[in-house]
Amino acid sequence: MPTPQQLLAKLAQLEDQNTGHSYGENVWEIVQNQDTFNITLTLGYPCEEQKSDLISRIKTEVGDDTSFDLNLVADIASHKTQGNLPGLKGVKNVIAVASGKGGVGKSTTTVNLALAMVKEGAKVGILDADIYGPSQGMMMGFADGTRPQVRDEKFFIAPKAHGVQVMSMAFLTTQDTPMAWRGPMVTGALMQILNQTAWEDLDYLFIDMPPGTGDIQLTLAQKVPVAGSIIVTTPQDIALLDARRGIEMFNKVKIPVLGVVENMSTHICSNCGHQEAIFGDEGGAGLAQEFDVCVLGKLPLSMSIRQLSDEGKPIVVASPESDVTNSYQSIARKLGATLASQQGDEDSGAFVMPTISMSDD
Ligand SMILES: Nc1ncnc2c1ncn2[C@@H]1O[C@H](COP(=O)(O)OP(=O)(O)OP(=O)(O)O)[C@@H](O)[C@H]1O
Repeated sequence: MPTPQQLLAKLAQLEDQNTGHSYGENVWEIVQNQDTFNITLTLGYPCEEQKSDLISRIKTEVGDDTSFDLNLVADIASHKTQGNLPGLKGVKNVIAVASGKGGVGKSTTTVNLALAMVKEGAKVGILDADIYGPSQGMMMGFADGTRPQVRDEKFFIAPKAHGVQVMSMAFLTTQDTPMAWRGPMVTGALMQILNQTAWEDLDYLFIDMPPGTGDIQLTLAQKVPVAGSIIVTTPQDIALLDARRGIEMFNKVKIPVLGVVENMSTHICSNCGHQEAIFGDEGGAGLAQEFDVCVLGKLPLSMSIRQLSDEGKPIVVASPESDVTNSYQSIARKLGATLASQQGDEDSGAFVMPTISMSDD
């Protein structure tokens, strides 16, 4: 039977492929029972969908796999915000989803990513800040006229769909409400909704930002306490140009860009399965390389993504076993892992000595 130190040494040599860090940094405790150990690793990001694969990979690589049981715990921390802005009550991490250009699939990506995070075991919310074209209500399948409840005449209770708490400007206005608001009114209204919603115990709150990089977006990026951002783009040159402005905006206000999602990456013909890069090839990868950020993943231009979104049944819940859903799951894990390993966070990356103990039973 190995010693705890031998097991620790083996885990230290093994890399968590989601974060690029050694599993040795994640060992929380080793408890010795009669003739087995019980090892708990805290990963810092949710990964329910990959858990059994991870456990069997780690056990195989460490060897002696009958001598220990492995327990993987997400233990999601709250990460630093830009300029150390005070965090939002009830929310550990705010993630801004932005695109320089409209219509690239930012809202679709936000919805499916949020749902993928729920499947990975996280508690998730969405704020639809896309004030001129709020679409989260429709995409999440809320009935027309859905309104949040109000608590103590002060706080909105976010309506829930598929386990996600959702707040949208669309819940507070009617279709006839004129949206020809000026910038300060928009940011004022959004800050009010953000702060006056009683978010309940969220690991991640995704903010679906208005498209573009103008005053509204910049003000939001300065005022909302954000832990990290994602840029959604298509590989098309024009979208990439605008996405570049998005990255520069986040750099300016010191919000880490956690990665780029390349949407409508290739078209897969629903008749013959032929794949074609109709918006160009590897554009997102070039952008990511230029700014030293990672490509979190790519999604094809797919009829079912659009159809299911329009029906209010996002593909991650409507077609949980599909390749597209697997791509969203992988992006969600990578996003969580990238945030977990951000440099400069007080509560991440710090090595904590594991406890080694004997079981009383
Ligand atoms: N990968 C995809 N494959 C097929 N259709 C997609 C894909 N992603 C998004 N769409 C469709 O493209 C349209 C625009 O998507 P979406 O509303 O998510 O974009 P957006 O960037 O949020 O737009 P806006 O800037 O107007 O807020 C929608 O009809 C959506 O269903």
